[in-house]
Amino acid sequence: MTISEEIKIQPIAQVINNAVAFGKKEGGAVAVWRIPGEDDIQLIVDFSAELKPTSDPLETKASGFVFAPFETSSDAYLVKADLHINLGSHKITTRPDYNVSTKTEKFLNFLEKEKATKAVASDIKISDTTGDKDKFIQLVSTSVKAIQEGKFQKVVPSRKKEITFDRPLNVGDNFLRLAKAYPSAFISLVFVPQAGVWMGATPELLISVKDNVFKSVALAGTQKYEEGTSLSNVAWTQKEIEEQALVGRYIINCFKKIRLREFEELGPKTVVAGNLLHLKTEYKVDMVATNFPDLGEIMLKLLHPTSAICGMPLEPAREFLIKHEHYDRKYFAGYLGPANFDGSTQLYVNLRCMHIEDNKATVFAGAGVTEDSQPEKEWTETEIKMNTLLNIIR
Ligand SMILES: C=C(O[C@@H]1C=C(C(=O)O)C=C[C@H]1O)C(=O)O
Repeated sequence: MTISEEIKIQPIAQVINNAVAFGKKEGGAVAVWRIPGEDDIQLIVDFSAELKPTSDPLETKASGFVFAPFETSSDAYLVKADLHINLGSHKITTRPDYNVSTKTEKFLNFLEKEKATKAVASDIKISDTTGDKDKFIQLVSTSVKAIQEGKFQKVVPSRKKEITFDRPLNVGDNFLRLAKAYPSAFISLVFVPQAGVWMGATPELLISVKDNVFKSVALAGTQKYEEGTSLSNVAWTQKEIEEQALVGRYIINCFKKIRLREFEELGPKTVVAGNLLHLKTEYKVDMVATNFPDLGEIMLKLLHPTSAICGMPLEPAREFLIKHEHYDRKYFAGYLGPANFDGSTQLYVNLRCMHIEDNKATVFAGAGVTEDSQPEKEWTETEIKMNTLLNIIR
């Protein structure tokens, strides 16, 4: 089945807007994404009347898009690829065991006919965060104190910020703006009825499984990136080096738990993530040679939430955040991405993201705190992380 001419001439932003509008109106779930370094944008729709939380192991999951929250006890969803549109090649495919329903037809008609708003916001208001700043600085100080008392080595407190627009945010247009601005990020837009609309541009891979090769990365340490800076001249402080090394150690500890000794380690090296620089180490495992056919699922369970977004050791850091952070992260710092899709699974940590509710959006950011953290600097770090989205959306 190939896409009809009518849809072909629709601007991509319009197709994305209409798909989300359809999901909201008819009760379907939608996921749109762009893999780092690729040009094509993928869009899938799950026509289930009621999307149920998923707990199936990764390997047995139907082809689709995973959307999981930070809290492992909260509901994760799989948006099944009942219908898939490659917005680059305009090719439509349906799930092999899927009976093309009247809903599919209705959806395709909707894409052609409905006209969602094309305008973008001209007036964006950022809520006053003066009080938030004091609270976050206090939270970082409490974190440093807990580290000094030996409760844990690292913790990643976070905060949120609300912004309002003078009209409902044009998600399709803004998705494309993000994809263009950040070619090396994983760009996503998800609508799940139980979770709402989320959009983001994350630099952090959690796990990938492709051609029997498992990959994960340790990404941490943050500084502002000035366009044109040569990466070989970038210097990192002891605090940032240690902070990122802890994330690497956390991953290696997970390998140790399952007695996996054969892995490749590449890095750390400095990488650009939009307006920021991070330190990154890559880990690679041959799943055939090591005889770990289910490594994706095993590592996903062990890794999430990693010490890049929660802390180390995990449990005391998690308890600390539950007690002191005072808000629900929901899907921020959860994970998301295509699973068993086109021969691979690629799940990313949901960072540099926002929850969109018509004229309002909530952006989130955290900062890795160690014994050497300076609260004011960590505050600034969360501000520039939020700017990854705020600099682009309109
Ligand atoms: C927590 C975030 O980012 C994570 C924390 C980092 C840090 O503390 O330096 C860097 C990259 C991410 O692993 C975020 O973007 O909100």
